[in-house]
Amino acid sequence: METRKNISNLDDIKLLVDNFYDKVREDDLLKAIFNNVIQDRWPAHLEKMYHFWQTVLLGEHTYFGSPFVPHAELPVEKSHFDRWMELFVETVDEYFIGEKAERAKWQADRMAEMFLHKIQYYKNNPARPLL
Ligand code: HEM
Repeated sequence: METRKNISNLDDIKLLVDNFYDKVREDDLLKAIFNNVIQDRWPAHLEKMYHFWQTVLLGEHTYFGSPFVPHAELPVEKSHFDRWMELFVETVDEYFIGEKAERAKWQADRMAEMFLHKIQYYKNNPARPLL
């Protein structure tokens, strides 16, 4: 029997975000990059990510921020974004099905591509102002 469900409320968002970042925090490629920046502020980061996905997927506007800014100078390249996406897709598909589950993966993929593109652009054009 299919036990996966639609993403339809804030508890679903929390389940997705908590399980995704549990994987990130155990991943050999990604964990150091996150922990170096976040250190002991994981609860605040998770809270922010609930708001981000609540805004994107449920249309409840609780996230106000500039998503790219904290990524601009991270030591990351394509392999890191590929791994991030792999864990995200794995987590979504483990718990959820349906239109919003598909939209979560699509939106994450678009942002991963955009972030990587900007990071590479600024690396190659260091004279340009950031953001
Ligand atoms: C290799 C991939 C990635 C790494 C290493 C990474 C790492 C980080 C770090 C270190 C922060 C800052 C946390 C803090 O200081 O509180 C952050 C924030 C954030 N990340 Fe990522 N991230 C990655 C990919 C993505 C992708 C693909 C998305 C798209 C959904 C995303 C969405 C966000 C958002 C919305 C924030 C909060 C921004 C704010 O402060 O308002 N990240 N990420």
